[in-house]
Amino acid sequence: MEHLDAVVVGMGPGGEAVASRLLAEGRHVAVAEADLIGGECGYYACIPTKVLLRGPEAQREADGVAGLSRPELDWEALRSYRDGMIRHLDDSAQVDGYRDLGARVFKGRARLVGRDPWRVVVNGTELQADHVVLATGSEPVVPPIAGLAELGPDVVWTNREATTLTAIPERAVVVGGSAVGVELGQFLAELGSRVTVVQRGPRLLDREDERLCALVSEQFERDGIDVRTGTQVSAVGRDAHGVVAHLDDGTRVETDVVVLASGRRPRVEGLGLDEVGVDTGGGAVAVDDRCRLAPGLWAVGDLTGQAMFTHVASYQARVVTDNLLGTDHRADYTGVPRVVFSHPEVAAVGLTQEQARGAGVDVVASEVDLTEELARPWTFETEPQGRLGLVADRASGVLVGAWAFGPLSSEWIHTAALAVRARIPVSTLRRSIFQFPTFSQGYLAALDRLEM
Ligand SMILES: Cc1cc2nc3c(=O)[nH]c(=O)nc-3n(C[C@H](O)[C@H](O)[C@H](O)COP(=O)(O)OP(=O)(O)OC[C@H]3O[C@@H](n4cnc5c(N)ncnc54)[C@H](O)[C@@H]3O)c2cc1C
Ligand SMILES: NC(=O)c1ccc[n+]([C@@H]2O[C@H](COP(=O)([O-])OP(=O)(O)OC[C@H]3O[C@@H](n4cnc5c(N)ncnc54)[C@H](O)[C@@H]3O)[C@@H](O)[C@H]2O)c1
Repeated sequence: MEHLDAVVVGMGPGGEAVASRLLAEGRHVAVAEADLIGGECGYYACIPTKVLLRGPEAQREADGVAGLSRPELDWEALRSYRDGMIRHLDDSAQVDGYRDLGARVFKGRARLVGRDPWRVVVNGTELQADHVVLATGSEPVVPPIAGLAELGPDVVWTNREATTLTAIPERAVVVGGSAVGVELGQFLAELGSRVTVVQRGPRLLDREDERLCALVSEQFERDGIDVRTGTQVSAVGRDAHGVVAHLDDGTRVETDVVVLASGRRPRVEGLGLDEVGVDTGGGAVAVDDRCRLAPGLWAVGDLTGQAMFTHVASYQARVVTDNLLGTDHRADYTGVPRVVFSHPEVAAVGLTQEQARGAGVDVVASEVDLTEELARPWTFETEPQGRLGLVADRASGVLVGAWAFGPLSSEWIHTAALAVRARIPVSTLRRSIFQFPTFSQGYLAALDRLEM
């Protein structure tokens, strides 16, 4: 039986980062991928959503720039570029690429079958290894909606059907109003769908700061998106007008597609964890701070149930490979940025005010309307938007959280992300110099307003 240094199970961004580093360090590695090397992120999530959202974003931007008018969006051309960006759902170049780097590449579903040493079976081949790294990602939660199973994938879309769509539906009901619901809902509306977002939680993006949620809701209202909060779809069916979604507040919405955006769960099923004595209870795998499940068994990415982001999967891959290669590295999730690529972009980091209070922080907060403070929003567009909120700890004099709403906030949130992670004193931040004219200059105004 073949004995390897490591087997990587699942080749999304987490698995790819682990495999690439180990191969670069000269390790003997096998990788197993059940679907496409590149994972959910590359084909059905991050990449296609950001490509699809960019066209309507550029339209809005042009619309808002003095001297320009709204350009036409060529859906066929956008779709075709999206197809190229998702490699036409073909990973043969990646398979060849990893083989060229010296990896054993298996296209198939892998399963743990034993330990001491670790043993993995894929496509009928059994592999032995010192280390196994699990990186099998997550899958959409299908909510218990009566009649859902009877409507096929033409009507019931997960992120996969939504991101590979070929025609814009006339009407869409989006179930769930967090990151996936906001990105897909806004994109569909911008491309001409009549969109209803049904959000069980009390507000859109309900885990974020209330102020940020309110700003997103106001934007959705301006965009003509119908948002129903505090309710859920209880049943779906067909009538003479098409598909009907029945909400538990007694209302009904006619639609052409039902888009599921109601969360994701770690993909643990069929991994054989119970057979090797690792109990998951069906949920995320419980890794320690080195992302280790047992000696020689590691996990990264959405499977770990940590903040489900590609950058977290990549970070955990660094943690695992450092430890595996002999350097002690403990994961620290302080200051992970969270961005929703809506229009305008929504970004956050660290604790919300509410979470900070719950954690016993002596909270001091501030908010600035960047259009009142800065030149940049006005040089950027004629009807600008931009807000920045900070959450600080009076006792320790550092930022513990921040949120931002405005163009490119996915970029300028990183000042706060670094400040939160590195515990840079507010007094130091106040003495920083920011380029004029940028959105980042808003930090000085927001820092000045912190009463500490
Ligand atoms: C619509 C949408 C948009 C998103 N946008 C962003 C974004 O802009 N930025 C961001 O940071 N995050 C985004 N995310 C989240 C991001 O996609 C995930 O956090 C990321 O893909 C996690 O990477 P991963 O490697 O853990 O898993 P995945 O990308 O899910 O990859 C796991 C891989 O494992 C394979 N696999 C599963 N089981 C097995 C098995 N038994 N054997 C072999 N292979 C197996 C799967 O086929 C898959 O290819 C988005 C998510 C969605 C749904
Ligand atoms: N830009 C990004 O980085 C990005 C984009 C999309 C997704 N993601 C990640 O993907 C993961 C999944 O995102 P998500 O938005 O699907 O999940 P989520 O868990 O963040 O939110 C799900 C939302 O759906 C609502 N909900 C749940 N069940 C419902 C029901 N039956 N009816 C109506 N509403 C219901 C919840 O109230 C919640 O607000 C997240 O961890 C997210 O961070 C990241």
